[in-house]
Amino acid sequence: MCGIVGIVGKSAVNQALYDALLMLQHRGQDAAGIVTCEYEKLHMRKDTGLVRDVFRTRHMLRLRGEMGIGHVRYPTAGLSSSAEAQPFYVNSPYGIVLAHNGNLTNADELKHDVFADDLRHINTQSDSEILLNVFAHELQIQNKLRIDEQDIFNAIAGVHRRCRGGYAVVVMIPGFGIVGFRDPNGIRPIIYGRRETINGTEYMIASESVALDTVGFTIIADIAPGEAVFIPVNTEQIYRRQCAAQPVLSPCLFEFVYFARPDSIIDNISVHKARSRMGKKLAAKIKRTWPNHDIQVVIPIPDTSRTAALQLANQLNVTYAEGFIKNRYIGRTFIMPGQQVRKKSVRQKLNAIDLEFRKKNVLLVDDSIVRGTTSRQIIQMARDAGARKVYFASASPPVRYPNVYGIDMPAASELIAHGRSELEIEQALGCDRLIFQDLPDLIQAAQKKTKSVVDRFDTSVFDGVYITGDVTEAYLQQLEQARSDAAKAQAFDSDDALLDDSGIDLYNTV
Ligand SMILES: O=P(O)(O)OC[C@H]1O[C@H](OP(=O)(O)OP(=O)(O)O)[C@H](O)[C@@H]1O
Ligand SMILES: NC(=O)CC[C@H](N)C(=O)O
Ligand SMILES: [Mg+2]
Repeated sequence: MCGIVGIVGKSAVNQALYDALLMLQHRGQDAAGIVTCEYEKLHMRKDTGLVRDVFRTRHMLRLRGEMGIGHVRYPTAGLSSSAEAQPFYVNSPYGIVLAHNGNLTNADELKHDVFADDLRHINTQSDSEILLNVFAHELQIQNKLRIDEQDIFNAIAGVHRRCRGGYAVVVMIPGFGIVGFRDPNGIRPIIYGRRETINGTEYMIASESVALDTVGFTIIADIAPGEAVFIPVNTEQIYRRQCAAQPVLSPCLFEFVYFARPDSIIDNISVHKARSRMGKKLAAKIKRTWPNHDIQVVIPIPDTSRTAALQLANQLNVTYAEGFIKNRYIGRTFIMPGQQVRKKSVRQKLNAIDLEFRKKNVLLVDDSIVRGTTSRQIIQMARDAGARKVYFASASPPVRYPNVYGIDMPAASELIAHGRSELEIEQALGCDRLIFQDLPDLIQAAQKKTKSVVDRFDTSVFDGVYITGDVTEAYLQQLEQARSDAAKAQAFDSDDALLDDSGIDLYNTV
């Protein structure tokens, strides 16, 4: 998962972009980048690392201009090198910069076509560079010296015809404006808003509403699946157009389970409320299937499960206690690269307060069990802290299938639930009882109580149904071979991993 942002402002946008990226940091911890546009000139700073480490004062001073885009990265393709940090730039036509959240499932075919048919060169293994070049080609064939919004929308319609997978995108064209667009299934989130300043109206497009709120923008709307929103420089008017033939909103359910911040609103659904409802549904399942339970205390596994765990405890009428203290200086472990670092980080991140566990039957609650890295260690920690019985509940169903739309879960064999029954997972984790949310309950929890705006979600990690309809067994096998932890470790030792700023790109501020 990545975070993207674009601002068309009326004064310098560097600080607002930085602030927005900080608010989107939970979506990607590997790399960060900003490109600003000062009249016709572009300024870029990108590197591996967290937002606070990538941008020093000297970089910020050089990121001049009243329009810009930014990105925080959690790779799903290619390497973690700074050459594949985003935004990406292509010189022709007009000079275009792009930031992408998602993953293209036909990247290999596209890469071939982009070279053989469009006569364009791709210099990295990133699918986002391919996406940029597809867009650039589709804009080029409009064959205009001076483009207008219809040319941009036509180019995006071309992108929808050619690209498969998940993509929420911001694109900046110097001297012209910023356009945001979303794939025809609306898998990844993207929203836009405005703020009034003494110099006029400014617009922001971002992955999550939390970036708008905290930087002082008010929400206008989510970008609809297949839709594009174009914000020109130097005018107050913005343009929208549906660019896909058959758009069907199918947002990723895992955003609501884990990825998004709880204070975001995605497709008109409050993530916080969705997680609360997950807790209620899970409590109802426990009451239904285990009426004589002997749970004495409900303990969340910080951070993401807290909202669901609190509701679950309320509904069961059982004490809720914070039994694990989180080290605030360690990031999200699930999106860290490599199993070794993830394993070590769980122990660094969470420590038990023994007295909340001693001689008690505890129910540990997490939002999800993916590789089992967290749950395995936490269950052992609860036992070491003196718990009598350790039960475990997951606010989502078992994650059994790889994700191909922007979450780096490429290898079925690395998922603890893959090919295992719930009882076998319980045994593998070593808890006394394991309860999973049922998928229909999770879907209902994510939908609003009344008539929902979302009729269907991408639920592929739970049921193996890939909504783009193009994901074959062969593709999944190829993905596993290319991106399993073992494959990544090997790639890390290769020459490519040493790539630094060697991509064909703008001058990067050092
Ligand atoms: O089964 P696993 O592979 O361990 O993955 C699942 C865990 O990873 C995530 O936590 P993370 O530490 O990334 O972030 P959080 O602090 O937002 O919960 C998620 O909330 C689960 O706790
Ligand atoms: N998680 C994402 O959205 C990744 C975006 C893009 N596929 C990359 O690897 O950089
Ligand atoms: Mg967690």
